[in-house]
Amino acid sequence: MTFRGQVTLDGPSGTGKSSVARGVAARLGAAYLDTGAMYRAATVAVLDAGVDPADADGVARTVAGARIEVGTDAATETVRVDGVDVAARIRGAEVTRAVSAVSAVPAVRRRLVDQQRALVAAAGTVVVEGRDIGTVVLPDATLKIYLTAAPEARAQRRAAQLGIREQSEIVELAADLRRRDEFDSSRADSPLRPAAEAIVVDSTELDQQGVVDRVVALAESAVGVGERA
Ligand SMILES: Nc1ncnc2c1ncn2[C@@H]1O[C@H](COP(=O)(O)OP(=O)(O)O)[C@@H](O)[C@H]1O
Ligand SMILES: Nc1ccn([C@@H]2O[C@H](COP(=O)(O)OP(=O)(O)O)[C@@H](O)[C@H]2O)c(=O)n1
Repeated sequence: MTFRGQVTLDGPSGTGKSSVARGVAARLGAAYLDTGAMYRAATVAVLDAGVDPADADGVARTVAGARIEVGTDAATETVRVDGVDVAARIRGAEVTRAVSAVSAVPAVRRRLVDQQRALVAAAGTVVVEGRDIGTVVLPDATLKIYLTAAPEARAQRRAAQLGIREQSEIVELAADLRRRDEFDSSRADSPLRPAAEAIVVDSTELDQQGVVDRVVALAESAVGVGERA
């Protein structure tokens, strides 16, 4: 059975959203959209303009004037700001520190959500990952997944990804993850939370392939439900 429609993958940082979303998209032959990359690209524009990420008006003005482009191909990452490739820069510590403040600005969210919906409409069958995809961006998505994992597992994964082995640095990384998740969960506009119909998948005890298998199986059973209806 072929899955057609939209899969949303939301959840806190380090739960495996990006890697799982890419894996699921490859298995389903679907497009892939990383909405976090869009907020990170907007943050690059803010930092390059010398605007304080806490200055909501300045952030809104800067992002309104920036051309943010992301690709929807699971195999290649395309992220540009005003035509400049920022795919590597968006993963840096400076952007990671500032991104939650930038993404809490309602005008930034309105602009990027419009762009996300247009990209999804053009892509057709697609896996979309972020924080508010099931709740706000695509409330009628075919399948909604909320990915969780124990905080220690998330910090260990992020440390391994960044090549950090020093215990004190891992503790600091865990504190940074916690701060960002608290900020993302408590903001007024589109806070991080599971959609009412989301299926919660806890990845603490599963490896990456195990999570991909689980989500693909859920997508296949969503096809069955659609066909019976
Ligand atoms: N279930 C898992 N078990 C162990 N490591 C995982 C798992 N899922 C993802 N990872 C690894 O954890 C790191 C963070 O995953 P990522 O997909 O970037 O998370 P997120 O997008 O939620 O922040 C990556 O190096 C990824 O390969
Ligand atoms: N749909 C989304 C996606 C990301 N974001 C913001 O962008 C930040 C970076 O998202 P990300 O998915 O790249 O973060 P990681 O999970 O990779 O650390 C998050 O901490 C949120 O502040 C958001 O507000 N809404």
